[in-house]
Amino acid sequence: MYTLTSVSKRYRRGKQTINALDSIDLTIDRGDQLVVQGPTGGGKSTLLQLLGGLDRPTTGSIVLDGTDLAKLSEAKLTKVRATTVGFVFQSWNLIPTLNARENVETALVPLGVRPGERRRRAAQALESVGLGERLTHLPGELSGGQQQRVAIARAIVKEPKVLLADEPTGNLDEDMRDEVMSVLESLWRERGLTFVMVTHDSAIARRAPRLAVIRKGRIKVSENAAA
Ligand SMILES: Nc1ncnc2c1ncn2[C@@H]1O[C@H](COP(=O)(O)OP(=O)(O)OP(=O)(O)O)[C@@H](O)[C@H]1O
Repeated sequence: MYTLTSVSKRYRRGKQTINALDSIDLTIDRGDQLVVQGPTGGGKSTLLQLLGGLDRPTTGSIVLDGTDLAKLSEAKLTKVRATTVGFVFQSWNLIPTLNARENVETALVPLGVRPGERRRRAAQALESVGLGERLTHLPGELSGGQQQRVAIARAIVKEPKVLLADEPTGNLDEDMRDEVMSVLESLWRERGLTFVMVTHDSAIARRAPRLAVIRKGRIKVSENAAA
């Protein structure tokens, strides 16, 4: 699914150059779950952004199903983001004036899906994250865990092959963390998604089938046979 070869990402700030990722090699198979951990500033979010085509590497290639994302035009990269990759972030960024279903529908607008079909698919996606009874609630009328589940429904409604999550439970207390994690886990299993998640939660990392630790732009991957 993904093959990363000698991927580096450098940022310039004034005279200073920051090596956010330093010559990384990584493969991620279709249907894999990879959990990413590491100290702050190590390069985790940078990796996720490159996997999702939100940014390009300075050098190296990121091949997703035969296409090198590093070489795509901005228009083609936008298409990959809209069709193939779902993102979930720490802050769920829902539009406060739109209800749950309308927020989910926003992911289908760029794909040209007709309004009736959008409503149907958004309702289905909300159903699949356990929010079938909350379609017309505004974000302010939902708990933090429920709002994050709306954001997850928005990420999966386009039926992406890849789901990328950057500290999806970072803003939640313990109960809601479990609720959001079990939704993500079951979507991963049921839909055969390729799932990459950055988390500081070591309990989640212990359960992960594959764990990547990124430190100072370098990556180490270990398999967990018990998971
Ligand atoms: N747009 C940018 N411009 C300049 N430097 C950046 C930019 N984005 C990230 N960096 C730097 O690149 C390095 C890696 O950042 P990144 O956000 O990937 O780390 P992280 O592991 O996700 O950290 P955290 O756990 O704090 O989110 C850091 O030193 C950061 O300051």
